[in-house]
Amino acid sequence: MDVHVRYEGDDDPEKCTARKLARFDLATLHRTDGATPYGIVLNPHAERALSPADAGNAGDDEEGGRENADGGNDVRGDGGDGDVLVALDCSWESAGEKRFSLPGEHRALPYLVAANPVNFGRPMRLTTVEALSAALVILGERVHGERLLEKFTWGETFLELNEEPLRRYAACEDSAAVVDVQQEYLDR
Ligand SMILES: C[S@@+](CC[C@H](N)C(=O)[O-])C[C@H]1O[C@@H](n2cnc3c(N)ncnc32)[C@H](O)[C@@H]1O
Repeated sequence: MDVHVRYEGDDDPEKCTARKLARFDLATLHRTDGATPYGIVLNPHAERALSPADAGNAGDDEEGGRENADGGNDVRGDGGDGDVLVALDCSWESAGEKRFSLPGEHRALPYLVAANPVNFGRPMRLTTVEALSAALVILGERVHGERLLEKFTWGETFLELNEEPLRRYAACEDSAAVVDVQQEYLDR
């Protein structure tokens, strides 16, 4: 799966995890929505939770998927649905619902805890690299997810803190099952 980031550039560049991924050729940054390839968009405001069912068939669902006005299926010609994973790197202050305007299959990550130094231990306040890595694990690409986190001193801690929920989400059949598992953590 190709990892892309819609990069806003309004956060501290020194701490920006997306820039670091790009420096190591682990992600491609895009300055505009138009330049960002179509795929699964990690959006904390999305109605649907990411699940293993999104691997390889995002866009095949009842929402009508990616079919465009001409009846074509591959709007941007990027290849197979679900081959592209996109995060939006911006500051949390500017990460309101309207910011997530880019076309794609928008998915929220289920309950996970941050390990980055800024928001350590805080649920759902994930950096871009934590979000991308968690998504890859849920989508069945654990080794790829680990590779992204290797560049960060606290990366391994993120996987340790979330070992059980990630394993359980990755074993779910669909989004509804992921939400059921998430509820167990929210009720604790
Ligand atoms: C708001 S940015 C903050 C980036 C931070 N400046 C950094 O350097 O990593 C984090 C991005 O990760 C993804 N993300 C984080 N938490 C998420 C969640 N719970 N569900 C879906 N995507 C999430 C989104 O794409 C979000 O815009």
